[in-house]
Amino acid sequence: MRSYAELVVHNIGVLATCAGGVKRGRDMLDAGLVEGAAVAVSGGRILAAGPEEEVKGAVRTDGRTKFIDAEGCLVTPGLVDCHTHLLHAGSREKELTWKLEGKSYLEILAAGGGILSTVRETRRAGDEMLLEQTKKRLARALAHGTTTVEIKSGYGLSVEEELRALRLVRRLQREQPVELVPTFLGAHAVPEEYKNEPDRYVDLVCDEMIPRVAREKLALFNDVFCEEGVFTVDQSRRILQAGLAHGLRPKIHADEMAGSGGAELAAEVGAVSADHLLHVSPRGIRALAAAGTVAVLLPGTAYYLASGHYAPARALIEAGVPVAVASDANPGSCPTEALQSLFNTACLYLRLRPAEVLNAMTVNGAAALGLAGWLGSIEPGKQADLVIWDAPNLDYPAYHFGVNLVRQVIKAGQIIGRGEECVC
Ligand SMILES: N=CN[C@@H](CCC(=O)O)C(=O)O
Ligand SMILES: [Zn+2]
Repeated sequence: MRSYAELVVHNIGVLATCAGGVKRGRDMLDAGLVEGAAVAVSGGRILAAGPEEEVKGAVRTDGRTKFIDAEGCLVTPGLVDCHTHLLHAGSREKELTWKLEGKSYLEILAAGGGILSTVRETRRAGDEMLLEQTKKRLARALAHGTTTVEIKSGYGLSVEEELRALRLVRRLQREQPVELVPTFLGAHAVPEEYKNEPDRYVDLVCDEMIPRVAREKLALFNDVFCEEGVFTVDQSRRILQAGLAHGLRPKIHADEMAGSGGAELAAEVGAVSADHLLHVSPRGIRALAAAGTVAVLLPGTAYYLASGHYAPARALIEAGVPVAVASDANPGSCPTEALQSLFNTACLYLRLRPAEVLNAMTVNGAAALGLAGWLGSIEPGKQADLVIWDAPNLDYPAYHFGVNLVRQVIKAGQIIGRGEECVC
């Protein structure tokens, strides 16, 4: 018997399914495009997707079935933003002027600003204020087509504050519709109280924070900012191995400001992703390919750092590394929640084709979270996360930049509403 569809999206001009699993090499150019398509949904999952007549013939509908007319527009999977720092208090607009005066990101951090100023503000903020500010950011992300968001801790930098951040992420999951994936980033910076003894802070992360995060099941991943002047490769290795010993999968901020061997370390510890990679070495690229680690590229950060340097996306793809693109939404080096707004940046500066960007922002983003079997593509059995775009084809969101092109978002089969209405 044919399955009953609770929701059918029909009259789709172009459906980009991104089907077929994690994308590497030339497969990144295949966004699974179907013209004249429909998608049927039941119980929050995709029942059928493909040419409209086939979908209609494959499912049963009745008077209770909701129909959405896509009016010939583009439909894609919901965007998966696999690298963000959305839980924090306050903002750092003052740093923009400092940057224009010639101070670098790492100089601002070394002077107690940057991440450390957000740490001071986040520690001072009450739970309700943090929740309210983060919900607003998540609502913006959703309005721009992002249906799944990884959120890192890392603005607490003490045992209690890091646990508080991750507990708040858990609460946020219950209180708003965007799906959240929590990552522990106790090693985001050395806090001021440990600035003269960074190794003691690494001990605290390894011996106290990680065991408690794991015991309370507060995070799936363990991340570290491996960078000259922040955490060394040796310190990062210790932290990632301590996480592994407690069941937390490694992620790493690697080779962002300078090449430091972060990608090689990612491969050595079997990291699920290595992120940033502006200065990854050829050896690092080969190591990532061999390890099957996803390269998460953050073109918004490269743009905002304004050094003119971008990650070598083409070399990574040619080497067979699965490439994802995320926002890195954070108050310092990339203050935007709209992954959609980086579609154009990823094309122009990472030199990716629109199909490559879409795969990088959906199924490969899901792979960077270990969720590619469940999210990031429109295939029977997968969660029904869809975006209907005010766009006639897949080239369009790559081309028309700086405005929100989302008409409607569907998360786990639920209709969220028109993008414009959700923007706070
Ligand atoms: N690089 C380190 N962490 C963030 C920036 C966080 C901040 O500046 O507050 C990043 O991924 O770019
Ligand atoms: Zn980051």
